[in-house]
Amino acid sequence: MEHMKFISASQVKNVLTFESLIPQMEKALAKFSDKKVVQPVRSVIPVKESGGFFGLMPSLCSEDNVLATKLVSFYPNNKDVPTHNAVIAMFNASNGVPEVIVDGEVITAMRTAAVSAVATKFLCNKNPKVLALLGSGVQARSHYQALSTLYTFEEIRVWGRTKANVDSLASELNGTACHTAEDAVKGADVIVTVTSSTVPILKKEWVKPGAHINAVGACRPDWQEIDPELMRSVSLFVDSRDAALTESGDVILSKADIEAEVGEVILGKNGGRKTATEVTLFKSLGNNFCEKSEYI
Ligand SMILES: NC(=O)C1=CN([C@@H]2O[C@H](COP(=O)(O)OP(=O)(O)OC[C@H]3O[C@@H](n4cnc5c(N)ncnc54)[C@H](O)[C@@H]3O)[C@@H](O)[C@H]2O)C=CC1
Ligand SMILES: O=C([O-])C1=[NH+]CCC1
Repeated sequence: MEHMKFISASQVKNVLTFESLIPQMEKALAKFSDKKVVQPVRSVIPVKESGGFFGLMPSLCSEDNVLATKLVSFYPNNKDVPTHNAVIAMFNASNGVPEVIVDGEVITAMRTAAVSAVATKFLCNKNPKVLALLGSGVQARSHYQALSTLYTFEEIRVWGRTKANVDSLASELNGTACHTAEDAVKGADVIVTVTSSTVPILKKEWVKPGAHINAVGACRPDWQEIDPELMRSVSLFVDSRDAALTESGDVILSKADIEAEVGEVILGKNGGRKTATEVTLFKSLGNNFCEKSEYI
């Protein structure tokens, strides 16, 4: 333990790119659905006093000699510090010796968006032109960056709760600041929900046939971002079935049927989108599996 390495957020930022991370996440999602990764559903402790949550996310991938856990806090009410903070502790899986602690803030921002990019690549209709971001925080930015690695959008629309943040993100992305979620979503090919809302913000009647949705917020069993009627009408894909059925209010409360894990689509065990007009929805809860080479 004398020589434990620490990798800071700025070091992660300097080396991690969406060009490298998106293919890594594609491999990781496939390995997870191929049962090559042990990753129990995360344990979460609510911190009632501050409206925050603390999550423990362990995983083991023996074939990559990776034994790691992410410790993540999410405090949606934070104002002057980030709402999501994390560290990742990595151990040598052969002998159990801890090797490195990595700051998890940048990884969480980028990994989540890279996973959505993989889901979009496998589920979306070809050549999406209009991107709608519902939410204007960290994940809205990183989803724009990840998805722009794969696609050239003609129009970017942003909606969120706080007008100043929406205006500043829209101008940063050369996009349109929308007054309502409906304005942002109508006619959009790809919709990303990245809010801390606990009640539905996206309605079925606003979504065009053939759209693809990445539903990224609402990671508690009693939280929702998506209208239950919409949930029941889409072809529903998840990162982890177990996580979706334990943690996702959107899945649990709507009783929507899960079609497959995205990893099963990548592995060819599920065909993904069946028609050009169906709406596909990827429900993301988060994962913590990686290849060691990314970080050491
Ligand atoms: N699935 C996954 O792997 C991950 C999911 N998340 C989730 O993604 C969501 C966004 O995360 P960040 O961008 O990091 O958080 P953030 O705090 O940077 O941004 C949250 C955004 O949600 C908006 N918001 C809050 N309450 C709202 C409401 N009632 N209606 C509409 N908008 C509302 C805020 O104004 C802000 O734009 C959170 O729910 C977070 O827990 C975050 C990391 C990983
Ligand atoms: O995977 C993750 O780090 C998180 N998912 C929801 C909140 C944080």
